[in-house]
Amino acid sequence: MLSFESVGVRYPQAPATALDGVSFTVSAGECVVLGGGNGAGKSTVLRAAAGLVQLTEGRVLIGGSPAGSRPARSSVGFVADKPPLYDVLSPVEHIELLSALWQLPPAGENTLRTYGLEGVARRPVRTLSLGQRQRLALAVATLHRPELLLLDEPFNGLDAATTGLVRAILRSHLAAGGAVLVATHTFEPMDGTATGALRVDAGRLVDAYAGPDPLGELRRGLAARSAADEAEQR
Ligand SMILES: Nc1ncnc2c1ncn2[C@@H]1O[C@H](COP(=O)(O)OP(=O)(O)OP(=O)(O)O)[C@@H](O)[C@H]1O
Repeated sequence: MLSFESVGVRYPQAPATALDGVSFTVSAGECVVLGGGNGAGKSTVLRAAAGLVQLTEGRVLIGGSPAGSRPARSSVGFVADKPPLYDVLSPVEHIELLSALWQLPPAGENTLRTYGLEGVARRPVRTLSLGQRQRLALAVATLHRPELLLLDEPFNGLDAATTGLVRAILRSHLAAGGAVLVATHTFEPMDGTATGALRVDAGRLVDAYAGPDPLGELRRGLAARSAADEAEQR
């Protein structure tokens, strides 16, 4: 479903490459967690998959189409770490506006129920809590029923109930044959759901874990990296 082939990204005016020679795949039914320190390149991987950054080398394919192309965009739902929502519009207005723009059948009531937004359906987004905004961002990103979900820190600032709701939504997406790629520093909510994990370090993919406990292996990989850093500083 998603394929990175020797992908390189260098942001304009940035001193170093953000991604260098990154290759991996995510197939239908897989949920892959991207881990790595601050600035390692996790968000850039997601932006490249969403077709939002220019590649300096390699290619990214979604279902065989280049990321960013029309067919690729229709297969992808992207929730950025700071989702771009309209402060003055309500959840209902977001859903109506985007459904009309993308010529989708009306899905208002169902969507609001699925994402637990009925109670705030007609309030302007500027009055919503972080967790309510996060749920709306996910609702909007999945309106067109994409096969691949790209989520950047989806559990930031969420309480236990909302974390559980997001996890349940991801699981039903996977059970329906969808795929998920999540960049996060918060692994607990993905325990038991992740089928694989990737460790990114200074723009390179340094480890891929696909065993029975991919997040345990990712945690150990990150801990070993931190220990090596500390030893070097001593
Ligand atoms: N728009 C940009 N312009 C220039 N450099 C950028 C831009 N966005 C990211 N970078 C740089 O690219 C590298 C990778 O950043 P990225 O945001 O992908 O890391 P990350 O792993 O998601 O980090 P974090 O965990 O802190 O969110 C960093 O060195 C960052 O400073």
